[in-house]
Amino acid sequence: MLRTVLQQTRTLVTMSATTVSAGPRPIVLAGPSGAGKSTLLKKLMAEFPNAFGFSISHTTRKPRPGEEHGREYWFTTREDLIRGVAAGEFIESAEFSGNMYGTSKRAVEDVVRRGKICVLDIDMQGVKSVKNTDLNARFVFVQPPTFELLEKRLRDRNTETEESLRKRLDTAKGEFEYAALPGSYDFTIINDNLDQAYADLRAIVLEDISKMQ
Ligand SMILES: Nc1ncnc2c1ncn2[C@@H]1O[C@H](COP(=O)(O)OP(=O)(O)OP(=O)(O)O)[C@@H](O)[C@H]1O
Repeated sequence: MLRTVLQQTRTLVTMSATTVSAGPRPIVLAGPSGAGKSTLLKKLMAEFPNAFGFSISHTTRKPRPGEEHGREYWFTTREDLIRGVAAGEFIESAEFSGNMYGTSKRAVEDVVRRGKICVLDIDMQGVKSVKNTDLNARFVFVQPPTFELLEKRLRDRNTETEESLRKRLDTAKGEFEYAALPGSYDFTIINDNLDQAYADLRAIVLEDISKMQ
C-alpha cells in the first residue's frame, strides 16, 4: 500500500516536472531602475495580451477590500514567508513599508503550467537566484545607453526623491558590473531608441510566442 502511494506520488511529481519543463520558458527582464523595463513590458503586453503571465506574489500585508487570496497576492504571515525564504522556495523577497513581499518559484511554475510565458521583472539578486533553479528562464538585460542618460530619465520620470534617486544610481553600478560578466545574461538590449529596443525584445520572444500558437 505504502509502496503504491509512493509510486503514485513519484509519478505525479514527474508529470508536473515534465509539464513545467515542456512549457514556455520564463523571461527575465533585468536592468537598473530607470533602464526602461516597465516601458518595454507595457508595449509587449499591448501587442501580445494573451501570451504572457505574471506570477502572483506573496505578501504579509493585509488584503484590501476587493482583493482575493491567490488573485492579487498570496496573503500570508511573516512567519510563513520567512520560513519559505529560508527553505529556498522564493526567488526574491523584499521589505516595503513594513510588509514583506516575495516571488515564489511555485508561483512562476503555475504560470508556466497555464501555458503562458512568465515575465519576471527582477533585480540582479533575483537573476542570480532564478539561475539556481530549474525554471529554465531566458535572461535579458535592459541597458541604458549611458549612466548620464539613466540619471536623466530617472529624474524626468519624477517618481524619486533625491535620496532614492542616489540609491538607485548606486545600485545601478553593481547591475552594470554584473551584466559585464561573461554568461550573466543571454541577451542585452540597449534602450537608446525605444522603437529599436522594443524590436529587439520582440525578436527575442517571438519564437516562443509562435510556438504557443
Ligand atoms: N528609449 C527611451 N527613450 C527615452 N525615455 C525612455 C526610454 N525608455 C524608457 N524611457 C523613460 O525612462 C523612464 C524609466 O523607464 P521605466 O520606468 O520603464 O524604467 P524601469 O526599468 O521599469 O524602472 P524601475 O526598475 O524603477 O521600475 C520612464 O519615464 C520612461 O518613460
